[in-house]
Amino acid sequence: MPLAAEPVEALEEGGNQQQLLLATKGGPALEGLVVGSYCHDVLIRGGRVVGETLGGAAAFVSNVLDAASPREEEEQEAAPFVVVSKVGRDFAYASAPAPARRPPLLCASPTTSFHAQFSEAAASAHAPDRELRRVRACDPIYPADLPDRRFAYGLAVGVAGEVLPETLERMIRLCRAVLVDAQALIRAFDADGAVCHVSLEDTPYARLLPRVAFLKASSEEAPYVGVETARRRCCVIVTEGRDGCRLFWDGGEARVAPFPAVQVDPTGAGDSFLAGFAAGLLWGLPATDAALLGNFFGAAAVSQVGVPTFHPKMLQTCDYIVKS
Ligand SMILES: Nc1ncnc2c1ncn2[C@@H]1O[C@H](COP(=O)(O)OP(=O)(O)O)[C@@H](O)[C@H]1O
Ligand SMILES: O=P([O-])([O-])O[C@@H]1[C@@H](O)[C@H](O)[C@@H](O)[C@H](O)[C@@H]1O
Repeated sequence: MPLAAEPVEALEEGGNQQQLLLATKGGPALEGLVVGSYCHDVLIRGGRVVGETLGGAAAFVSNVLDAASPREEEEQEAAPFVVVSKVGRDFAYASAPAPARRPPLLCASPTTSFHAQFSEAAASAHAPDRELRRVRACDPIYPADLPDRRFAYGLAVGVAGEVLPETLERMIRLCRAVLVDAQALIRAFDADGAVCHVSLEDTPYARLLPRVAFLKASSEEAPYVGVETARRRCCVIVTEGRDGCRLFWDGGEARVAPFPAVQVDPTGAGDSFLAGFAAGLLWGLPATDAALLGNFFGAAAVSQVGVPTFHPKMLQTCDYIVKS
């Protein structure tokens, strides 16, 4: 049966999810399922295009899972997970590491594309520092696009509404534990493509929450998630930019401190956080320590433009978090 969330104390005592997610510790690596499309990101500052990069949570998530997941010695090349993503024939990053390792499904519609407009003003830790506009949208990901087999864990990481409610439901059926990025559930787009949010409670996803293990939202998204209601159904993680993150469960909460970073591009911080968190759980860490690994990868993401490269020295810190 799919999982309901356990409080962090329960996770630390080896509750349901931990046993399921973490059965990998010391044993064979477990296969994961990542669902969400790669996209094109255009970064704009002061009216000028300052970067064009591979985007989509699936790209950032794959990058972190490949760097941080536990796996057998002889499998150092790629961590065991499948990505279900859709792009058009115009996709410009087929040979970038993440899509090359886990190629997307090709569609007749164009690749999803976002314009990210960054404000010049120094944003506070929680204030939005970018306005996102979806300028093209690829096809949704349907339940039938998912492989017909079981997975140890799933990550629902859509960016443009591509993870349909029925697709999330199928993920929940196929995976022992599902982690969800709220941006996959509550994003709406106005006539101009500008990203806005709807209340999670008003979406068809709301009824699935009790079967989700962890729901991650940014501070900007948290009011639409309704943390007080959601924490009774699953463990909610609210990321707070340079302030780190907070975990909320039914009956308790915890704050997890950030890592220092010089931010050059905030894109992908939330995605990298979620993947780092998932990797932490796979290593057998309690949720609060897994969130520390999430903070580490979130900080690493903001320090580079686009999908970050991890140097061996950075991964030593990751090792230290995992093994100490
Ligand atoms: N300036 C920063 N310095 C250090 N860590 C950061 C910074 N910005 C983001 N992070 C890390 O990345 C995580 C996600 O960032 P956040 O901005 O909250 O999400 P999103 O990218 O979804 O808006 C944070 O919880 C934090 O761990
Ligand atoms: O920055 P973040 O919130 O973690 O995630 C981002 C999405 O919000 C955005 O829609 C997408 O274009 C980026 O590539 C990235 O996936």
